[in-house]
Amino acid sequence: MFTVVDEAKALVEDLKARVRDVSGVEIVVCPPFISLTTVHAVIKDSNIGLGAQNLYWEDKGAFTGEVSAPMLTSAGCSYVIIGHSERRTYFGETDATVNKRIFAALAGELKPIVCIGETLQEREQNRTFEVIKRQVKDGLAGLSAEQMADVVLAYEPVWAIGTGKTATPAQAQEVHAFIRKLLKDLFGSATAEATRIQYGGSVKPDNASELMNQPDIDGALVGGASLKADSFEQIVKFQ
Ligand SMILES: O=C[C@H](O)COP(=O)(O)O
Repeated sequence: MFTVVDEAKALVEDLKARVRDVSGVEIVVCPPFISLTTVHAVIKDSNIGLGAQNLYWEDKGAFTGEVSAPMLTSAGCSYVIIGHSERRTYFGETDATVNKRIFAALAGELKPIVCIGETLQEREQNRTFEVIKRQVKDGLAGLSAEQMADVVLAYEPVWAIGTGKTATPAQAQEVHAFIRKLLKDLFGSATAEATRIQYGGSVKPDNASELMNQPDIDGALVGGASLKADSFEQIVKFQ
């Protein structure tokens, strides 16, 4: 919940100019709902894609305050974040509702970016892998390997989000490798290899390279550092 409409517009205009020559990296911005159409008008012919931060699983109806997949695609979205830890912590999101949202996104031709990750307490109780396994199995329940082609996963240890504490590259890689193994068991090797697994949690220009150069880290879900065009640019251009 950062940026009013004018701020989002100015930010994406600045970003667009900075990354216009970038190729080989898929860049997506996910502003608040209120700014989607304005941001889309800025980036529609650029190398930046558009996503939303949540959606509801019904297409339409008496669900005041909710936003559906058809609404998001009509605003220019091709991606939607689902199950962010803040949605889980503050707004009652569960693996079951994550699952419903994923199906709604796919039915609406949106690519879901599905967030998973353990809390500090769960890590300290050595429950990281148990929690990740449950979130992956229950969140992705019922999906086919074909549907998985449009699903992105984002591992975001809750203790690293917005805290300045980043998982070490080794800690992140360990969990990413575990997630890929789970995907292999659930959907087969080809799907496991092809699925993009992003890391999120205090990704900054000075740690992006070492994180993204890990073998099972395929990209970043950037929060705070995406709110300044120059730091987001540096992350996009990591070496
Ligand atoms: O929404 C973004 C992710 O939760 C990461 O946020 P952060 O980069 O500010 O830690």
